[in-house]
Amino acid sequence: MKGGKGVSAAAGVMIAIAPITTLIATILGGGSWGTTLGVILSLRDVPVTLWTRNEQFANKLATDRENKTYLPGIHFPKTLVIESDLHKAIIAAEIIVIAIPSQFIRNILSEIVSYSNSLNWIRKGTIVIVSKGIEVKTGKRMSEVVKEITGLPKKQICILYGPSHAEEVSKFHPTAVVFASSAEETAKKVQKFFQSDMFRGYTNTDIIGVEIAGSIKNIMAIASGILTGLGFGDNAKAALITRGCAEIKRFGVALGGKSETFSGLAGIGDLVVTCMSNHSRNRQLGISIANGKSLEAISNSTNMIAEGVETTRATFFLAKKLDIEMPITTAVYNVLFKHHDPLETIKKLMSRDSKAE
Ligand SMILES: NC(=O)c1ccc[n+]([C@@H]2O[C@H](COP(=O)([O-])OP(=O)(O)OC[C@H]3O[C@@H](n4cnc5c(N)ncnc54)[C@H](O)[C@@H]3O)[C@@H](O)[C@H]2O)c1
Ligand SMILES: O=P(O)(O)OC[C@H](O)CO
Repeated sequence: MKGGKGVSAAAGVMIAIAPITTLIATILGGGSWGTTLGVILSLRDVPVTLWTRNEQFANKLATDRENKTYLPGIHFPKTLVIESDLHKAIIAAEIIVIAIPSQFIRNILSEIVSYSNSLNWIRKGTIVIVSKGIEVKTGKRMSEVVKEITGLPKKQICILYGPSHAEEVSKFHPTAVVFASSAEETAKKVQKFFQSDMFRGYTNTDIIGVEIAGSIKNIMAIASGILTGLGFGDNAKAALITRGCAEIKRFGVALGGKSETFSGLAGIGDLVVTCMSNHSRNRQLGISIANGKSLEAISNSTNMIAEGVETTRATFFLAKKLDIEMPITTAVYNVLFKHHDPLETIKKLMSRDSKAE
């Protein structure tokens, strides 16, 4: 399908598809988000390879032309290439999109940099991180992990965050996101690469703020699910979102993020959507926890990743080390990892010492 008007194979509706500068892209991760980005880019004539680590699963995607496990009902454009060999997948890529769970990114990038010819790629490519999380063993943001492993300069690293549930993006529902890079020209280049009439990007050079906002909101989404699971209503959720935003901002600013970033799409935008949406895996996990399911039982019952679990662990320890007050994060940590009763935990949170807003 060339630029101009096109028919969305996924939604079956007419959409205008803007012509773009064509760069070769590889997406690492065949979950719902990686698959969605693969579909929307290849519908716009970008040569895209979607890499998924399991050969059998890759064969199934290639045969079904659909990801029935993670994104059922969305058909792949003819041009979307599926690959399970990591080396082959990245060899020609000019843009590598990282859409694998945060805790596994270090390993996969280490494999990439071990290839003898990867240095050629590293000199010219751009890495776009879409995974939202904090690494547990180091407390690092994903851009820090990428920089540490690849040695790439900051201008070759970009973040794509914001309120963007795959289930809606893949059906071309209007979505606005943030492209963050310390180098404005990189953010602009990647913004242009992804831009279409239903997927609108804004740039931001505050990469720290964007990453912290997009990662910590998953903790708040678990808390929101717990409130829902316990039968609490809109007052409770509004309080959580507002105080959660204050907590995320306090943490993010202490780490070097800019205060205004937390009022933007990666901040309040993603916080609202994840705390309110039925699509949110983090929120669904919170509901299951409130209904008495164990973390182990939840993780055995789904292939989907709820990043907020490991990010709660990482943030709890980082906040403790840096002496930053994180009452909601601490409460979620206690429920998830210390088996504290959810209702008693909420009562404790509500009856802390009174203070000014
Ligand atoms: N789904 C969304 O709407 C959405 C939107 C924005 C950002 N994200 C972020 O994108 C990232 C990927 O999420 P998703 O929704 O595509 O995942 P998903 O839950 O749909 O699927 C999980 C994916 O992780 C892969 N995986 C599991 N263990 C792995 C390992 N050891 N090594 C490599 N891959 C492994 C699985 O194969 C699968 O592809 C997450 O960080 C998520 O927060 C998701
Ligand atoms: O389904 P969740 O909870 O992982 O959230 C997905 C996205 O981060 C929403 O923007």
